[in-house]
Amino acid sequence: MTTAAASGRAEDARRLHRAALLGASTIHEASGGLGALPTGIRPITSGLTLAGRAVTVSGPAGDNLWLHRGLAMAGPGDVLVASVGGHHEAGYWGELLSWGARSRGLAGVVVDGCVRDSDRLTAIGVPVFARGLCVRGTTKLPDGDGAINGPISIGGVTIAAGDLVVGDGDGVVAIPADRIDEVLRLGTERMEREAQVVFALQQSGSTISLLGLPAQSVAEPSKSDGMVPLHEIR
Ligand SMILES: O=C([O-])CC(=O)C(=O)O
Ligand SMILES: [Mg+2]
Repeated sequence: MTTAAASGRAEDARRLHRAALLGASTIHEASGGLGALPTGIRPITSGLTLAGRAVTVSGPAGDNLWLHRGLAMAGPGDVLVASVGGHHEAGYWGELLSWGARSRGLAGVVVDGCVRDSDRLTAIGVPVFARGLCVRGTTKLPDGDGAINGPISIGGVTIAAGDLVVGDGDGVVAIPADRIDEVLRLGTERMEREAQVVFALQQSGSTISLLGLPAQSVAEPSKSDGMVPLHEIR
């Protein structure tokens, strides 16, 4: 028997699957320019992409206990998104946490700081996005200030629990929960339009006419080779 909760979970899994297919850049464009995290946050686990619901974590600079606590609360389809007090120079996530994330079925991890144990993270298979790599460890102070599922801000983007988080080779984007369905619809339309343009480009090769871009005002070929010099193209 299918319960309402089970069908809700299935619907959300379909949403996340669609978001992963669209990718970070298309979702960002379709949203009208929302949620692009700083370009310094890059894929650490090369080739692994993520789409999931944010479980937000904030913790003090140089300490990762709140990430361990966040992992203990997260489950299948969740993405841990961590703000670490603006201090990037420490390995806030590593092999042990990634094994824990894999056991719990997490969709991935985004850290506004560095991570470590990089040689093993890709093999473990949980997508990790971070500022870079750092061998330095973190403290795990029991009384450090932090929270799970409170709003956090990364590079001026506010992320709340349940927001859609998508990461791929282009970077990471976060979309507010109440905009997800609209953005996925617009993203799908955009992807379909682009597929038509790609097909047409394979025939003609002109991005100017196919994308409706302004052409050069005077279509006068150069004397030398019949090609218009690049600097004359507006
Ligand atoms: O020290 C930590 O908690 C981070 C780490 O290296 C690991 O998870 O392996
Ligand atoms: Mg480690």
